[in-house]
Amino acid sequence: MNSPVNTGAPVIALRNLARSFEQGGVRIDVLRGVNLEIGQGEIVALLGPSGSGKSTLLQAVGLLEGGFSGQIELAGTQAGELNAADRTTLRREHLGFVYQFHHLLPDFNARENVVLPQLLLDVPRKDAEIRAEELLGALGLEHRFDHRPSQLSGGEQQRVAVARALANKPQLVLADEPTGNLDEKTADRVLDEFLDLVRGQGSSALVATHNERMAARMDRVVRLHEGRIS
Ligand SMILES: Nc1ncnc2c1ncn2[C@@H]1O[C@H](COP(=O)(O)OP(=O)(O)OP(=O)(O)O)[C@@H](O)[C@H]1O
Repeated sequence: MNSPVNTGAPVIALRNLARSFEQGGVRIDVLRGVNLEIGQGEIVALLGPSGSGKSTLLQAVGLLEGGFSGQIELAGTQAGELNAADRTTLRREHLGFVYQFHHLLPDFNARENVVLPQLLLDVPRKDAEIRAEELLGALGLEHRFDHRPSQLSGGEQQRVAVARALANKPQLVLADEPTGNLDEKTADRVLDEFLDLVRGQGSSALVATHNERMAARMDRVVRLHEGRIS
């Protein structure tokens, strides 16, 4: 699958997305028919209080978990109609992920953590290293290429995670409280750098947060309330 040309179609379209969980014999309807479209290059904040289902929604869009009903169309492809292998390919080619905790590979240095997802798409190693150093450099980490995650500060770790998420120029970046683990000043800076890079490469993003101030810095804010988006 190659990256589709920008046709003006949404990068992602969710239709009537629903997810329930059973807990101790009780059914909780977390998502009750979510409809959402995100355009090319659009950065959308997904705002909602703790427990409102933001992570559940991002997991669905990330094509990592089953158990959902409704439709997810990513880059013009109906994800629900794909087998597991094609879904993995779709995810690797079009999605990037940033979580609250960095989830970097502890035994690999910063450069390697950003190189690895590119190798999965058969990017030649040399090109992948150039791209990794370019991204890490743009995030102010030019002196940290050879550092492992444990040798980096929290803000630096999260910057490497941002570089890793953007390495393959995904059409859509999914970020779940990407700065939630950082102090306010560092969080502001990392969010600015993240938004600049996403905008600079023309990707779209869906960023879950419960922070109104952060949400206000994005192009559009959608609210998750009682399992639906308003
Ligand atoms: N695997 C699961 N099994 C049972 N219940 C679950 C599961 N995953 C999530 N839930 C429930 O779904 C609801 C939404 O959880 P979710 O993590 O999506 O919320 P959130 O808005 O991301 O919250 P936070 O901001 O605290 O991360 C919660 O009530 C949670 O307990």
